[in-house]
Amino acid sequence: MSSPTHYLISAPGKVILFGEHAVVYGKTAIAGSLDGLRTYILFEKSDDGLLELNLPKLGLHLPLIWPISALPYSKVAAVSKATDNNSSQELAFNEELLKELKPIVLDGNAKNKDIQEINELQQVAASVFLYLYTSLEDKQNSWCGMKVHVTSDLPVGAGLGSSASYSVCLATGLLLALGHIPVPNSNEGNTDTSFSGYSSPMNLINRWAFQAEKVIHGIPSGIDNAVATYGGAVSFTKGEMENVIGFQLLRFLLTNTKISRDTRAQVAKVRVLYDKYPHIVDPILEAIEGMSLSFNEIELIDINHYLLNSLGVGHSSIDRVREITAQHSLHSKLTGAGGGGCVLTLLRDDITSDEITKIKSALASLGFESFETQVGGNGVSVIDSSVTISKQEFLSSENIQQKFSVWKHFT
Ligand SMILES: Nc1ncnc2c1ncn2[C@@H]1O[C@H](COP(=O)(O)OP(=O)(O)OP(=O)(O)O)[C@@H](O)[C@H]1O
Ligand SMILES: C[C@@](O)(CCO)CC(=O)[O-]
Ligand SMILES: [Mg+2]
Repeated sequence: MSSPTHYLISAPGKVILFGEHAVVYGKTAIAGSLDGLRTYILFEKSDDGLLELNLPKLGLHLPLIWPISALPYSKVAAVSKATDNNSSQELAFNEELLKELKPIVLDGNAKNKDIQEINELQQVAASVFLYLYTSLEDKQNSWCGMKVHVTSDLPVGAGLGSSASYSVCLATGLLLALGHIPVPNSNEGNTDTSFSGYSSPMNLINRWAFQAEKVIHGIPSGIDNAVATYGGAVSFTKGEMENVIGFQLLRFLLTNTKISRDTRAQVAKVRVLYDKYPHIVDPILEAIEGMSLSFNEIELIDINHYLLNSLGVGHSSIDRVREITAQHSLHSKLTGAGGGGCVLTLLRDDITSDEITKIKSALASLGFESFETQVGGNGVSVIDSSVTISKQEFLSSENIQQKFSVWKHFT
């Protein structure tokens, strides 16, 4: 069989019901995948020795291009090839490599710099790609070049795990294209959260996506990449996951305040508070964990929100959303890192569609965008070269997940 010439990967966003921030300190959190809101990456093989990355969602209308030969491989060799794939151990994070990559993105390739200025957000997205590529390159099995196209249903930097779904797609496509994992052959859904062996493809994807999240967030808990990899609805504690029954049945309204923020800064803010007042902040994190452990008590949503506010990650726009939904006796809280971004509102079973329409239009009149959703469903999904996918078709498709009905899942 001829070797694959392209892969299309998709991975979902996520929503956290209880436990954001506390989960960074080893406490339990509850989260579910957003099956209908996904990131998609098309990897196309090329033979020109170049890496091309297209990030239109981040406002880059021209590709970023690097010669593969310019990548700082010596930094990878110094730390180890980092492909100890049969171990449960966390992969060592290669700070040296990351330091080398930043100048490459900014001025290592005159071609990139001449064409367009690169902002911090775009630089981070490019660094993640180069970090994974350089770490995973395997001269024996790798393609001799690739063109990578990224698109997403998810708002970037709004608390719905856009970074994790980007990280999971990148890790999956690169592990496949660089010869580390085989193409899955199952068409069954993959919401299996039982870690099925440390050398399983899903485990490898999750561990490399965690490295990518470290490039983006600093010190992530790993919950977002785990949900984007495995899908489903889970409780997560220090890397261990269990399915949560009942969470998938709940209906939510998600409201994007459109106040941009980044997770790294929000997590760092809580860290400063924690380091200064550990005896005060630790009990707050414990209380948040208490809610994750009794997550069926839905009115705890308000208390969770107040506790997150006390950690300094609230925003006046989130309070506005809470006021409007409270007028209809609904409970809301920030979701994800906070500081703006999205608000999660639990919809009662008895709420009518008329009432939901009224709430949505009240929110829209303040410039907020809201939509109904449920959690659970597939994690990472793959289409290989047995299906013809043109770049144009990929980039112009509105609903890629539905357009291609041949997604395969790792088991
Ligand atoms: N479609 C995308 N294309 C390229 N990079 C992306 C994309 N989506 C996210 N990213 C990367 O992720 C970063 C945003 O991640 P951040 O963690 O701040 O927000 P989030 O993941 O949306 O929210 P949260 O972590 O609270 O769920 C961007 O700066 C970019 O580097
Ligand atoms: C704020 C945080 O708890 C969730 C971000 O979606 C950060 C993390 O868990 O890495
Ligand atoms: Mg993120």
